[in-house]
Amino acid sequence: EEKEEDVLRDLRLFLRNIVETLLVDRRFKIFSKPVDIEEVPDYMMVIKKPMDLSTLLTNIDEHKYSTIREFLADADLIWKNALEYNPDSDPLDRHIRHRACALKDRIQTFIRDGLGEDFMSLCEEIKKSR
Ligand SMILES: O=C(C1CCC1)N1C[C@@H]2C[C@H]3C[C@@H](O)[C@@H](O)[C@]2(C1)O3
Repeated sequence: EEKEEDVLRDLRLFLRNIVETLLVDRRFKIFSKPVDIEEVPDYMMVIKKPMDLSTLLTNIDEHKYSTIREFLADADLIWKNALEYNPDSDPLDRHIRHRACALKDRIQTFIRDGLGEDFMSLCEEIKKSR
């Protein structure tokens, strides 16, 4: 039978594939690294939990996610933070929000296409048992 560690390894492989695909998508280059605090000194005052694609990948490798739900909580921060920090009607903010919405939809499609319900609930069950 599939051992719990095999399920968690499958989860990491699935999540790594998602993040690596996002990292090579030119639309999402602005999300690939942490916002530069030198360049944006007030960023940490506005955004309580910064997140980016490179950090997401490091978290996967550090076994920080044992369920899809935990991964999505961080992945969704990337586009939510972008919408929050860039709310204005000027063209640059609009461009960033457009990319944020594209990222949101792309992540959702990965999850819907990539996973059966049972794999998601299997990971949740393993987490409960620990
Ligand atoms: O929110 C972001 C990133 C875009 C998605 C994440 N930033 C905040 C700054 C405002 C805007 C213009 C530049 O000042 C640049 O530094 C940032 C980076 O874009």
